[in-house]
Amino acid sequence: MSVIEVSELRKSYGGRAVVDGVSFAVEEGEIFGILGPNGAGKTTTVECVEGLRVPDAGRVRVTGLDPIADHEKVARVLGAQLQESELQAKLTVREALELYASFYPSPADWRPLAERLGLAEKLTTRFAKLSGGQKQRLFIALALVGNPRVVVLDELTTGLDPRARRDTWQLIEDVRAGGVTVLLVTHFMEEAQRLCDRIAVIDGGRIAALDTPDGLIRRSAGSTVISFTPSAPLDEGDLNALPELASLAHKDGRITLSGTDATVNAVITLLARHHITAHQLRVTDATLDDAFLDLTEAAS
Ligand SMILES: Nc1ncnc2c1ncn2[C@@H]1O[C@H](COP(=O)(O)OP(=O)(O)OP(=O)(O)O)[C@@H](O)[C@H]1O
Repeated sequence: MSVIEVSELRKSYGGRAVVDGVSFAVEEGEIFGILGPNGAGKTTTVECVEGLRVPDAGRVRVTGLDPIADHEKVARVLGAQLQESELQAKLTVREALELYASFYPSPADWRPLAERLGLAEKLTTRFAKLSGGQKQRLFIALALVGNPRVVVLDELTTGLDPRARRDTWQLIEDVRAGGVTVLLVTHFMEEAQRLCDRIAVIDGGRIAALDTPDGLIRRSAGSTVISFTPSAPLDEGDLNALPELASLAHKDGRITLSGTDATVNAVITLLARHHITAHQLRVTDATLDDAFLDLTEAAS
């Protein structure tokens, strides 16, 4: 049995479908990412998983339970990152951690969690006095303090500085190593590529692609990106005729194209044939960023 099952999920607002037949399944111990442009329906989807929104149609199960009908049971196995408005301004960090730990049957020890999230010095600080990054780290701690089987993280590291972001990634990897299943909504490609086992790319309320990060990169138009500044203009027709060319762009005299190894070899041959030098030639693997743009453009 999958830990999270979403099947043909639909949700409309004012007659407009914002989630339009989304299906996916998350397996035990997996970090599953949901990636998509603003307004794609990501938060609506995960809020249906958390039981915070009632689907119009479709089926959602968390450890076999219905998040609406079995809300209390689901709340005991699922940890979710809160939205800012959901915590009292006067609550201190320690009070919040103790309160949330008390909701769960076998909570984690919140002290090491607070330590790892850099909150140990802030235990007596009231929520309203925390910085944006400290609030964010507290929300991560609160999502994990119940020792949940499943954790839903929406915008995990938004607002965190680079060091806190890396520390948080390590924490999430450790949490997963303990067998916890993670559903992660993110806008950061680096985060998705580093953390996620599989990613669903959502666009316009539908799944545009679902695969491993490497699989998404491979299936997007080009797996290799070549960029260079030619010493003399190249014929546009020659460039467009390159084998397995996926994309071609010019900017400030620099040419960037994507394709495969065959494309790279053909570019080098083309340059040699015309005695053109390629300044600052770079050949790199395509990133999830490139794949995301391809996949979401293709779907819109
Ligand atoms: N309660 C609501 N009433 C009306 N429209 C809503 C409501 N909640 C969300 N929407 C709309 O549904 C669409 C999808 O919203 P959702 O928050 O799920 O997107 P998202 O993919 O999480 O976006 P973002 O990346 O910007 O957070 C948006 O156009 C949003 O304006």
